[in-house]
Amino acid sequence: MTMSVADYARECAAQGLRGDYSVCRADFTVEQSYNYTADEQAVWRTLCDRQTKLTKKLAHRSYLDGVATLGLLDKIPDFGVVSEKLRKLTGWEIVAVPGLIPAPAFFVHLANRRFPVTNWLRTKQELDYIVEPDMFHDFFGHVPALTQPVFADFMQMYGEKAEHLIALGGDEMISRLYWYTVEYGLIQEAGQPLKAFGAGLMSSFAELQFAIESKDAHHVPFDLETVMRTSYEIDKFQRAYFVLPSFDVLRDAFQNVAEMAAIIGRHKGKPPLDPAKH
Ligand SMILES: C[C@H](O)[C@H](O)[C@H]1CNc2nc(N)[nH]c(=O)c2N1
Ligand SMILES: N[C@@H](Cc1ccccc1)C(=O)O
Ligand SMILES: [Fe+2]
Repeated sequence: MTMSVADYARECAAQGLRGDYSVCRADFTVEQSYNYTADEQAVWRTLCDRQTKLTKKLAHRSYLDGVATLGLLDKIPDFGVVSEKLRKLTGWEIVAVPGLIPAPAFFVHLANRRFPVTNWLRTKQELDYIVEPDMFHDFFGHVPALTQPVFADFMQMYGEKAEHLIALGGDEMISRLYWYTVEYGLIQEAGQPLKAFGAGLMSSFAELQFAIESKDAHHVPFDLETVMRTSYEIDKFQRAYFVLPSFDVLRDAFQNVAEMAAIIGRHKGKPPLDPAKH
C-alpha cells in the first residue's frame, strides 16, 4: 500500500472530504456502527423511493436484476446482514469505510471480494447529487450488481488486474477506466434503448436523467485506449459518457491485459485528453 492512513486523513481533511479517517484500520476499513437517527432513516427512504422510480426506466438489466435479487431497500442496510446474504450468492461481502479511500487500497479490497461502502449518508439538502461517495451511492449504486455472478467475478478480476497494472505505473489510467465504466458508463445493446450502467448514475437523481435524456449530454462510443487517456472530475456532471455496446466488451478488455499494459506504456505520465473535446 502506497499511503498511510494518517497521511491520507490529512489530505482528505485538506480537500474538505467528510469522512473521519482517525479511526481507520490500515486497510482503511472501520466499524459500520449502526446508530442512525430517524432523520437519516427518512432520508434513506426518500432516496430509495425517488431513485427506484428512475432506475426502473433508465438502468441496464444487470442492475435491475441485482435489485430484484438483493430485495427490499426500506431502511439503512446493516452491512453484516447484507454481507451474509452476498456471501451465499456470490462470495462477496461489504466492509465499512469513512469515504473515498486511495485507489490501490480500494482495488485490494475488490481483489478479495470485499466492497467498501461509506458509513455515512448524504443530508436532505443533497438528495439529487453529492460530490463525494456516501453510503447511498456505494450501496444503492454498486451493491445490487454484486449479487449477479458474472458481474461479481468481473469486479474481483478488476481488482486483481488493477494491482498488476498499478505496479506498471497505470494508477491513473486504470482509475479512469473504472470511472468511465463502473461509475459512469452507459450501455446501448443492438436494437435497444440507451441505458445507464455506472453506479455514479444509479445514485444521482439529477445526473441519471441528464446522462440518458438530456440533449446536452455528450455520448462517445467506448474505446479502451481513449477511455484510459481521458481525465475526469468527481464533483461535476461528466463532460463525456462512454457508451458500451455490451457488458462483454468491457469484460473482454480484461482478457487481454497485455493490451492494457501496452497502453500504459505508451501514455503514462503524458497529459490526459479532455472529455469535452471527444
Ligand atoms: C478507482 C478509482 O480511483 C476510484 O475513484 C476509487 C477510489 N477510492 C474509492 N473509495 C471509495 N470508498 N469508494 C470508491 O468508489 C472509490 N473508488
Ligand atoms: N455524484 C454521485 C456520488 C459520487 C461521487 C463521486 C464518485 C462517485 C459517485 C451521487 O450523487 O450519487
Ligand atoms: Fe462508486
